[in-house]
Amino acid sequence: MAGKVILVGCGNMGFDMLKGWLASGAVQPADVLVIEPNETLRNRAGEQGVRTSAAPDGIAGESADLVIIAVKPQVLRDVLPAYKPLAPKAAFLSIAAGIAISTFSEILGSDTPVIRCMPNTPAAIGKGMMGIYANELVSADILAFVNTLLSASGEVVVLDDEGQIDAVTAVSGSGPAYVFHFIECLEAAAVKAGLSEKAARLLAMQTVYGAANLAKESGEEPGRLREQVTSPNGTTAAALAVLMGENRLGNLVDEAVDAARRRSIELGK
Ligand SMILES: NC(=O)c1ccc[n+]([C@@H]2O[C@H](COP(=O)([O-])OP(=O)(O)OC[C@H]3O[C@@H](n4cnc5c(N)ncnc54)[C@H](O)[C@@H]3O)[C@@H](O)[C@H]2O)c1
Ligand code: PRO
Repeated sequence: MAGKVILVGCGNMGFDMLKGWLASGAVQPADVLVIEPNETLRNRAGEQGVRTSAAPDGIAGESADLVIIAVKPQVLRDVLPAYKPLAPKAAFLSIAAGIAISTFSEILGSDTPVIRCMPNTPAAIGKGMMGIYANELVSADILAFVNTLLSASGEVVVLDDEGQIDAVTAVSGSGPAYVFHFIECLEAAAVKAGLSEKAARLLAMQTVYGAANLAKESGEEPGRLREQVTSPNGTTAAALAVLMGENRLGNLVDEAVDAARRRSIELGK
Protein backbone atom coordinates (compact mmCIF):
# COMPACT_ATOMS: atom_id res chain seq x y z
CA MET A 1 0.00 0.00 0.00
CA ALA A 2 1.04 3.65 -0.46
CA GLY A 3 -0.48 5.46 2.48
CA LYS A 4 -1.23 8.98 3.64
CA VAL A 5 1.10 10.26 6.33
CA ILE A 6 0.93 13.01 8.95
CA LEU A 7 4.33 13.94 10.38
CA VAL A 8 4.09 15.70 13.74
CA GLY A 9 7.33 17.58 14.41
CA CYS A 10 9.77 18.28 11.61
CA GLY A 11 12.97 19.13 13.48
CA ASN A 12 16.29 17.31 13.05
CA MET A 13 15.09 13.73 12.95
CA GLY A 14 11.65 14.31 11.42
CA PHE A 15 13.12 16.26 8.52
CA ASP A 16 15.99 13.79 7.98
CA MET A 17 13.48 10.96 7.64
CA LEU A 18 11.02 12.94 5.53
CA LYS A 19 13.75 13.67 2.96
CA GLY A 20 14.56 9.96 2.68
CA TRP A 21 10.92 8.93 2.19
CA LEU A 22 10.35 11.52 -0.52
CA ALA A 23 13.64 10.87 -2.31
CA SER A 24 12.87 7.14 -2.52
CA GLY A 25 9.30 7.68 -3.73
CA ALA A 26 8.02 5.57 -0.81
CA VAL A 27 5.45 8.32 -0.32
CA GLN A 28 4.34 11.17 -2.58
CA PRO A 29 4.65 14.78 -1.30
CA ALA A 30 0.89 15.32 -1.81
CA ASP A 31 0.22 12.44 0.62
CA VAL A 32 2.20 14.03 3.47
CA LEU A 33 0.97 16.65 5.93
CA VAL A 34 3.61 18.11 8.26
CA ILE A 35 2.55 19.75 11.53
CA GLU A 36 5.39 21.96 12.77
CA PRO A 37 4.92 25.12 14.89
CA ASN A 38 8.36 26.56 14.08
CA GLU A 39 7.93 28.73 10.97
CA THR A 40 11.46 28.28 9.61
CA LEU A 41 11.27 24.50 9.97
CA ARG A 42 7.74 24.42 8.56
CA ASN A 43 8.88 26.34 5.48
CA ARG A 44 11.87 24.00 5.09
CA ALA A 45 9.45 21.06 5.03
CA GLY A 46 7.14 22.92 2.64
CA GLU A 47 10.01 23.28 0.18
CA GLN A 48 9.88 19.49 -0.19
CA GLY A 49 6.40 19.86 -1.70
CA VAL A 50 4.44 18.51 1.27
CA ARG A 51 1.43 20.23 2.86
CA THR A 52 2.23 21.98 6.12
CA SER A 53 0.38 23.40 9.08
CA ALA A 54 1.49 25.14 12.29
CA ALA A 55 -1.07 23.28 14.42
CA PRO A 56 -3.46 20.32 14.18
CA ASP A 57 -6.52 22.52 13.50
CA GLY A 58 -9.17 20.54 11.65
CA ILE A 59 -7.14 17.34 12.06
CA ALA A 60 -10.28 15.23 12.47
CA GLY A 61 -11.08 15.91 8.80
CA GLU A 62 -7.78 14.43 7.59
CA SER A 63 -7.65 10.87 6.33
CA ALA A 64 -4.33 9.40 7.47
CA ASP A 65 -3.04 5.85 7.44
CA LEU A 66 -0.02 6.68 9.57
CA VAL A 67 0.64 9.48 12.08
CA ILE A 68 4.35 9.83 12.77
CA ILE A 69 5.25 11.48 16.07
CA ALA A 70 8.68 13.14 15.94
CA VAL A 71 8.49 15.66 18.79
CA LYS A 72 10.71 15.64 21.88
CA PRO A 73 9.72 13.08 24.55
CA GLN A 74 9.29 15.92 27.07
CA VAL A 75 6.36 17.48 25.11
CA LEU A 76 4.83 14.32 23.66
CA ARG A 77 2.15 13.85 26.32
CA ASP A 78 0.89 17.40 25.68
CA VAL A 79 1.01 17.06 21.88
CA LEU A 80 -0.63 13.65 21.45
CA PRO A 81 -4.26 14.23 22.64
CA ALA A 82 -4.97 16.50 19.62
CA TYR A 83 -4.50 13.47 17.33
CA LYS A 84 -6.93 11.18 19.18
CA PRO A 85 -9.68 11.76 16.55
CA LEU A 86 -7.49 9.90 14.01
CA ALA A 87 -7.22 6.76 16.18
CA PRO A 88 -7.74 3.85 15.86
CA LYS A 89 -8.22 4.16 12.06
CA ALA A 90 -4.70 5.54 11.67
CA ALA A 91 -1.69 3.74 13.09
CA PHE A 92 0.74 5.81 15.14
CA LEU A 93 4.49 5.55 14.71
CA SER A 94 6.63 7.23 17.36
CA ILE A 95 10.34 7.95 17.18
CA ALA A 96 10.43 9.52 20.64
CA ALA A 97 13.08 8.07 22.92
CA GLY A 98 11.77 6.33 26.01
CA ILE A 99 8.00 6.78 25.53
CA ALA A 100 6.31 3.39 25.86
CA ILE A 101 3.45 2.07 23.75
CA SER A 102 1.33 2.02 26.92
CA THR A 103 1.51 5.85 27.03
CA PHE A 104 0.07 5.99 23.49
CA SER A 105 -2.65 3.50 24.40
CA GLU A 106 -3.61 5.55 27.49
CA ILE A 107 -3.91 8.79 25.51
CA LEU A 108 -5.23 7.51 22.16
CA GLY A 109 -7.21 4.47 23.28
CA SER A 110 -6.21 0.87 23.88
CA ASP A 111 -7.39 -0.12 20.38
CA THR A 112 -4.76 2.08 18.65
CA PRO A 113 -2.13 0.40 16.49
CA VAL A 114 1.23 1.75 17.67
CA ILE A 115 4.74 1.26 16.36
CA ARG A 116 7.82 2.48 18.14
CA CYS A 117 10.83 3.25 16.02
CA MET A 118 14.29 4.33 17.05
CA PRO A 119 16.09 5.88 14.08
CA ASN A 120 19.38 7.75 13.89
CA THR A 121 20.55 10.85 12.03
CA PRO A 122 22.42 9.09 9.16
CA ALA A 123 18.84 8.49 7.96
CA ALA A 124 19.30 11.93 6.34
CA ILE A 125 21.57 10.34 3.72
CA GLY A 126 19.79 6.96 3.49
CA LYS A 127 22.30 5.29 5.82
CA GLY A 128 20.24 5.25 8.99
CA MET A 129 19.66 2.39 11.43
CA MET A 130 16.09 1.91 12.59
CA GLY A 131 14.85 -0.49 15.26
CA ILE A 132 11.07 -0.99 15.31
CA TYR A 133 8.59 -2.67 17.61
CA ALA A 134 4.86 -2.89 16.77
CA ASN A 135 1.96 -3.77 19.06
CA GLU A 136 -0.35 -6.61 18.02
CA LEU A 137 -2.94 -4.17 16.60
CA VAL A 138 -0.72 -3.10 13.71
CA SER A 139 -1.93 -4.72 10.48
CA ALA A 140 0.40 -6.53 8.10
CA ASP A 141 -0.36 -3.86 5.45
CA ILE A 142 0.68 -0.99 7.73
CA LEU A 143 3.77 -2.87 8.88
CA ALA A 144 4.76 -3.42 5.24
CA PHE A 145 4.17 0.28 4.50
CA VAL A 146 6.26 1.29 7.53
CA ASN A 147 9.03 -1.07 6.41
CA THR A 148 9.02 0.48 2.92
CA LEU A 149 9.09 4.01 4.37
CA LEU A 150 11.86 3.30 6.86
CA SER A 151 13.95 1.26 4.45
CA ALA A 152 14.23 4.45 2.39
CA SER A 153 16.26 5.84 5.28
CA GLY A 154 18.53 2.84 5.88
CA GLU A 155 18.50 -0.55 7.57
CA VAL A 156 15.52 -1.74 9.64
CA VAL A 157 15.64 -4.31 12.42
CA VAL A 158 12.32 -5.64 13.76
CA LEU A 159 12.36 -6.24 17.52
CA ASP A 160 10.27 -8.83 19.32
CA ASP A 161 10.31 -7.13 22.72
CA GLU A 162 9.56 -3.45 23.39
CA GLY A 163 12.24 -3.31 26.10
CA GLN A 164 14.90 -3.82 23.42
CA ILE A 165 14.12 -0.32 22.09
CA ASP A 166 16.05 1.16 25.05
CA ALA A 167 19.11 -0.84 23.99
CA VAL A 168 18.69 0.21 20.33
CA THR A 169 18.42 3.84 21.50
CA ALA A 170 21.65 3.50 23.44
CA VAL A 171 23.55 1.76 20.63
CA SER A 172 22.43 3.13 17.25
CA GLY A 173 20.07 6.00 18.22
CA SER A 174 22.71 7.86 20.21
CA GLY A 175 25.59 6.02 18.54
CA PRO A 176 26.33 8.52 15.76
CA ALA A 177 27.21 11.06 18.49
CA TYR A 178 29.79 8.62 19.91
CA VAL A 179 31.35 8.22 16.47
CA PHE A 180 31.29 11.98 15.81
CA HIS A 181 33.05 12.51 19.13
CA PHE A 182 35.65 9.91 18.17
CA ILE A 183 36.22 11.88 14.93
CA GLU A 184 36.63 15.07 17.00
CA CYS A 185 39.16 13.34 19.27
CA LEU A 186 41.11 11.84 16.35
CA GLU A 187 41.16 15.22 14.62
CA ALA A 188 42.43 17.00 17.76
CA ALA A 189 45.13 14.35 18.22
CA ALA A 190 46.13 14.75 14.55
CA VAL A 191 46.60 18.52 15.01
CA LYS A 192 48.64 17.87 18.16
CA ALA A 193 50.74 15.43 16.14
CA GLY A 194 51.67 18.25 13.74
CA LEU A 195 49.06 18.19 10.93
CA SER A 196 47.11 21.20 9.66
CA GLU A 197 43.49 21.48 10.80
CA LYS A 198 42.29 20.85 7.27
CA ALA A 199 44.37 17.69 6.85
CA ALA A 200 43.48 16.54 10.38
CA ARG A 201 39.73 16.80 9.65
CA LEU A 202 40.05 14.89 6.37
CA LEU A 203 42.25 12.16 7.85
CA ALA A 204 39.95 11.61 10.84
CA MET A 205 36.73 11.61 8.82
CA GLN A 206 37.94 9.50 5.91
CA THR A 207 39.49 6.95 8.29
CA VAL A 208 36.19 6.41 10.12
CA TYR A 209 34.25 6.42 6.84
CA GLY A 210 36.62 3.96 5.16
CA ALA A 211 36.86 1.65 8.18
CA ALA A 212 33.06 1.57 8.66
CA ASN A 213 32.53 0.81 4.97
CA LEU A 214 35.20 -1.89 4.98
CA ALA A 215 33.68 -3.45 8.11
CA LYS A 216 30.24 -3.52 6.47
CA GLU A 217 31.25 -4.58 2.96
CA SER A 218 34.07 -7.07 3.56
CA GLY A 219 31.98 -9.46 5.64
CA GLU A 220 35.03 -9.95 7.90
CA GLU A 221 34.78 -9.89 11.68
CA PRO A 222 35.80 -6.43 12.99
CA GLY A 223 38.38 -8.14 15.20
CA ARG A 224 39.94 -9.83 12.15
CA LEU A 225 40.04 -6.47 10.30
CA ARG A 226 41.75 -4.94 13.34
CA GLU A 227 44.36 -7.69 13.30
CA GLN A 228 45.03 -7.03 9.61
CA VAL A 229 46.04 -3.44 10.49
CA THR A 230 48.19 -4.47 13.45
CA SER A 231 51.78 -5.43 12.65
CA PRO A 232 53.56 -7.28 15.45
CA ASN A 233 55.24 -4.74 17.69
CA GLY A 234 54.28 -1.96 15.24
CA THR A 235 52.53 1.40 15.53
CA THR A 236 48.96 0.09 15.77
CA ALA A 237 49.97 -2.32 18.53
CA ALA A 238 51.40 0.66 20.45
CA ALA A 239 48.11 2.57 20.10
CA LEU A 240 45.90 -0.44 20.85
CA ALA A 241 47.86 -1.11 24.03
CA VAL A 242 46.56 2.29 25.18
CA LEU A 243 42.96 1.76 23.98
CA MET A 244 42.62 -1.92 24.81
CA GLY A 245 44.89 -2.21 27.87
CA GLU A 246 42.70 -3.22 30.83
CA ASN A 247 39.82 -3.08 28.32
CA ARG A 248 39.92 0.74 28.68
CA LEU A 249 37.85 1.68 25.59
CA GLY A 250 35.63 -1.40 26.00
CA ASN A 251 34.77 -0.37 29.56
CA LEU A 252 34.14 3.24 28.55
CA VAL A 253 31.82 2.26 25.68
CA ASP A 254 30.02 -0.21 27.92
CA GLU A 255 29.53 2.49 30.58
CA ALA A 256 28.34 5.02 27.98
CA VAL A 257 25.81 2.64 26.39
CA ASP A 258 24.52 1.65 29.81
CA ALA A 259 24.08 5.34 30.79
CA ALA A 260 22.10 5.97 27.58
CA ARG A 261 19.98 2.86 28.07
CA ARG A 262 19.16 3.83 31.66
CA ARG A 263 18.29 7.39 30.57
CA SER A 264 16.00 5.99 27.86
CA ILE A 265 14.17 3.97 30.53
CA GLU A 266 13.99 7.06 32.80
CA LEU A 267 12.53 9.22 30.00
CA GLY A 268 9.63 6.81 29.74
CA LYS A 269 8.63 7.22 33.41
N1 LIG B 1 18.13 13.56 16.96
C1 LIG B 1 18.38 12.26 17.01
O1 LIG B 1 19.50 11.78 16.80
C2 LIG B 1 17.27 11.30 17.33
C3 LIG B 1 17.47 9.94 17.10
C4 LIG B 1 16.44 9.05 17.38
C5 LIG B 1 15.24 9.51 17.90
N2 LIG B 1 15.10 10.84 18.15
C6 LIG B 1 13.81 11.28 18.70
O2 LIG B 1 13.23 12.12 17.74
C7 LIG B 1 12.41 13.07 18.39
C8 LIG B 1 12.71 14.44 17.83
O3 LIG B 1 14.07 14.75 18.13
P1 LIG B 1 14.85 15.85 17.31
O4 LIG B 1 16.27 15.70 17.62
O5 LIG B 1 14.39 15.84 15.90
O6 LIG B 1 14.27 17.16 18.04
P2 LIG B 1 13.94 18.57 17.39
O7 LIG B 1 13.75 19.52 18.53
O8 LIG B 1 14.93 18.91 16.34
O9 LIG B 1 12.52 18.31 16.69
C9 LIG B 1 11.29 18.31 17.36
C10 LIG B 1 10.35 19.22 16.59
O10 LIG B 1 9.07 19.13 17.17
C11 LIG B 1 8.47 20.40 16.99
N3 LIG B 1 7.31 20.55 17.86
C12 LIG B 1 7.26 21.02 19.15
N4 LIG B 1 5.99 21.06 19.58
C13 LIG B 1 5.22 20.58 18.56
C14 LIG B 1 3.82 20.37 18.39
N5 LIG B 1 2.95 20.67 19.36
N6 LIG B 1 3.40 19.86 17.22
C15 LIG B 1 4.25 19.56 16.22
N7 LIG B 1 5.59 19.75 16.33
C16 LIG B 1 6.06 20.24 17.48
C17 LIG B 1 9.58 21.38 17.29
O11 LIG B 1 9.31 22.68 16.76
C18 LIG B 1 10.76 20.69 16.61
O12 LIG B 1 10.96 21.14 15.30
C19 LIG B 1 12.66 12.95 19.87
O13 LIG B 1 11.56 12.33 20.48
C20 LIG B 1 13.89 12.10 19.98
O14 LIG B 1 13.85 11.27 21.11
C21 LIG B 1 16.06 11.74 17.86
N1 PRO C 1 18.89 11.42 20.29
C1 PRO C 1 17.88 11.26 21.34
C2 PRO C 1 18.46 11.61 22.69
O1 PRO C 1 19.61 12.01 22.77
C3 PRO C 1 17.47 9.83 21.27
C4 PRO C 1 18.56 9.10 20.56
C5 PRO C 1 19.40 10.14 19.88
O2 PRO C 1 17.75 11.48 23.68
